[in-house]
Amino acid sequence: MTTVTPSFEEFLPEWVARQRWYAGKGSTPQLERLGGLRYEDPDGEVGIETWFLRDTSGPAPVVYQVPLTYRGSPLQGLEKALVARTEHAELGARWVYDGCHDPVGARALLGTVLDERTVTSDGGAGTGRAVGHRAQGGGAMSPVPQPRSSRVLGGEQSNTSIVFESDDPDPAVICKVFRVLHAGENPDVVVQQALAAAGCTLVPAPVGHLAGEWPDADGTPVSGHLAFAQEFLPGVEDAWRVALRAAAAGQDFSSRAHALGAATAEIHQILARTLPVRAADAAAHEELLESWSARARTAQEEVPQLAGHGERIHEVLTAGARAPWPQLQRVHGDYHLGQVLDVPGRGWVILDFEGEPMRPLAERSEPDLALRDVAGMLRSFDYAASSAAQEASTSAAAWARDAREAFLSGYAETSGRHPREDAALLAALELDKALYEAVYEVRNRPDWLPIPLQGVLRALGD
Ligand SMILES: Nc1ncnc2c1ncn2[C@@H]1O[C@H](COP(=O)(O)OP(=O)(O)O)[C@@H](O)[C@H]1O
Ligand SMILES: O=P(O)(O)O[C@H]1O[C@H](CO)[C@@H](O[C@H]2O[C@H](CO)[C@@H](O)[C@H](O)[C@H]2O)[C@H](O)[C@H]1O
Repeated sequence: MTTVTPSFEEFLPEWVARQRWYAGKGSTPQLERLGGLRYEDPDGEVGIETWFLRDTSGPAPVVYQVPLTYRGSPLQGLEKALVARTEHAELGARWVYDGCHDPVGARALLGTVLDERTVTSDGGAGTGRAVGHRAQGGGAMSPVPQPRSSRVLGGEQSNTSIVFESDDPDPAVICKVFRVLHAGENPDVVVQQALAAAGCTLVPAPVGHLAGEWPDADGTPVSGHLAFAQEFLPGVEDAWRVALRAAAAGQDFSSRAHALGAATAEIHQILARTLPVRAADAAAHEELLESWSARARTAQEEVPQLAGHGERIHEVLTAGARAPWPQLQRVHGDYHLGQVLDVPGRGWVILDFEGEPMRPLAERSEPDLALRDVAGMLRSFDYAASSAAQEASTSAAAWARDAREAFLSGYAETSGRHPREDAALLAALELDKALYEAVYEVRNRPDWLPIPLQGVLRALGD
């Protein structure tokens, strides 16, 4: 590989540290290149690569997917996506951009999926391979219109989503580029494709995905998903923002929450029918109790305010683990108001089945308790109420109570069983979620910590 000045080793760590998707907030990345991919620009002008980078600065090494483009002159409008201005030994001045923001880089990625092309190593150190796959079956988007332009979605995201707009009235496409790479199937791809294949319109129509091979953090070759493309539903705010406004204004959210409960139960019914299930035998109870307890330990280590609550946390989790459970099945896994859209004329659409980003991927692909999702959404109504109360200094407790009850009865009417019939299990799952959230907030948004802490205390009955 020809040298560039300044070198990648010099400019990448500082740039990676500033990215929203960088998981090691506050630390300086210790990056090492494990491999890469080279895409072709049909016009032969822009260099398009993806780098697989290992970061060893945190407690456990993390592998990132970092798409980059190289240009011989700056591209107007792309100033914020400039990674570095370098000097290439043979080619002269080079502008290095974040490949997701560069329209040529973005097009190459989507084109690989749509044309089911194979992309191979970029010839630099390490290996890499990627293959595009179109979504199959009745629910898939077909045909996919030619994209006219692309832009990266802003906002609080763990991954990077690129929106491709076409000429009206053709549908737009969103392609999510997974940033932290995990070996194995990504549930976002598998679960949404299974739902759509069953004719379910509660998820966006899938377009296709990019499967890849790269060296894992320990150097072992692994495979998994690199990106997932689906129908984009334009002009719809996610329900978090809608709920926040409603909570602040004291506007009733019950009928929407009721419909969301029903949609959630319908998703669960389809997943139980179409993907593997598992009997909730003694081993399953043990495993989940162990995972709840491990999470509780992490939370107590990282969140000093939880000191002194260990015993009561253990009691609530154990009561949930000892209660009878329904069979285990695939679930959403990180269900909250930011993951659902109330689409005019269509109703609720559910996004992002990737599960909790802080949980190992293999665990997230296992059959789980459907009530985990119910607990997640109940917590989210509390989040919206507490957040609205912080901003407007009003009490939104009644708003949250009504939304929570309406969600539960909508769920019960469709599923045939009221979640409150499993009260001990639901309480343990709400506590487990609040503990997860406390860790998430300490690591990502410390100002938000009081919200899940309040949830923990309530779940403990304090
Ligand atoms: N198909 C879609 N249509 C419209 N908006 C979407 C779609 N997919 C994602 N979004 C928007 O992007 C946000 C982040 O997407 P998400 O899949 O949750 O990414 P992440 O896993 O990085 O959190 C969502 O909250 C939603 O606002
Ligand atoms: O990035 P993801 O959407 O997959 O999820 C992570 O980030 C969420 C925050 O953006 C976090 O959700 C928590 O905050 C939400 C408000 O911003 C709230 O609606 C959720 O109820 C609360 O859990 C989520 O836990 C985390 O995994």
